[in-house]
Amino acid sequence: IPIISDIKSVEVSQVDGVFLEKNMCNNWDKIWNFQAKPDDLLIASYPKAGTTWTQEIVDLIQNNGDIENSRRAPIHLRHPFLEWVRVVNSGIDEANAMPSPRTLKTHLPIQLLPPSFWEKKCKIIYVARNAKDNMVSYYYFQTMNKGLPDPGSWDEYFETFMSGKVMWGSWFDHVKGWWKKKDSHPILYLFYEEMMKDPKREIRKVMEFLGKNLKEEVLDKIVNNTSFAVMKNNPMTNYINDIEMNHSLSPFMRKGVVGDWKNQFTEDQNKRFNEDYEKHMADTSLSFFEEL
Ligand SMILES: Nc1ncnc2c1ncn2[C@@H]1O[C@H](COP(=O)(O)O)[C@@H](OP(=O)(O)O)[C@H]1O
Ligand SMILES: CCc1ccc(OS(=O)(=O)O)cc1
Repeated sequence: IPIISDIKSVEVSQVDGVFLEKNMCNNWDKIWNFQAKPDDLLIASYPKAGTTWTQEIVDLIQNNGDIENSRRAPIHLRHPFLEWVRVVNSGIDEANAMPSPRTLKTHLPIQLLPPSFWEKKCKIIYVARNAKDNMVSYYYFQTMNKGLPDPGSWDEYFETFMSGKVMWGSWFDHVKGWWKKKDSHPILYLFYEEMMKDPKREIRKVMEFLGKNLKEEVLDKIVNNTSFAVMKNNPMTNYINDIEMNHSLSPFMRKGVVGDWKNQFTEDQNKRFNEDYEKHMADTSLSFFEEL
């Protein structure tokens, strides 16, 4: 007999053809009319691309590497999740109640971002991850997160993801849309794979984008404290106390590697995926590493 807390009751609807949780769609006017401020920093991503990792890096840079300060609260309370609607409040309410300078998080695709972020010329950090690993990570996240639809079997999910009928829409449209926008707006576009390859180089990029100048030893401290092993054991970054997540089904901090898709994709799926990928990515200069 399933325990009541594991039963999912997620309702999905759409805004401009993008699948979002129904409460977000019902709340859409409030989200769309959100008033950003010029000193807001926005961290944007497709779900499971390395958002939390980027958030922790940003927070530590903002706090000059002060570990204790960055452990002041769980990551989702430090950075309001703009479009997320909970029973009693929403990301918009949390953002509106927060003193400036604010750091906010979103998974919205470019065309659904509230226009005030463009009007106020807010700095934005976008993080992207190769589609295959992103898909696998999203699949396991949907199994463990009560706030997201049941993914079904892996084979079913493969088709759902490829058709873009997942929350926050198509991976292809998301990464391409944000990539294009960076030519006309202050967007730092990061890649999960580059962060894995050379974390210090990528953390320095973030530091420079934020207009900070930290000593080498502080950068080293940030590299160390944002490693997968440290964040997995940090209750302020591993979502361990989040009532929506069942970590016994799949931990939030799951594997943290590049190339895990090889353990999940069948040969046939890989072939199908590669064919579709070529078509979807033919109109962009954006490219990814899917192994290191
Ligand atoms: N410090 C870190 N280093 C590497 N990967 C990390 C990380 N922190 C989180 N991750 C990985 O990032 C993914 C979650 O992304 P998001 O924060 O956008 O939800 C998970 O991937 P896996 O499921 O592949 O392990 C998680 O393990
Ligand atoms: C259920 C709320 C939630 C939390 C985190 C999500 O994605 S990510 O970890 O930030 O990529 C999505 C939904």
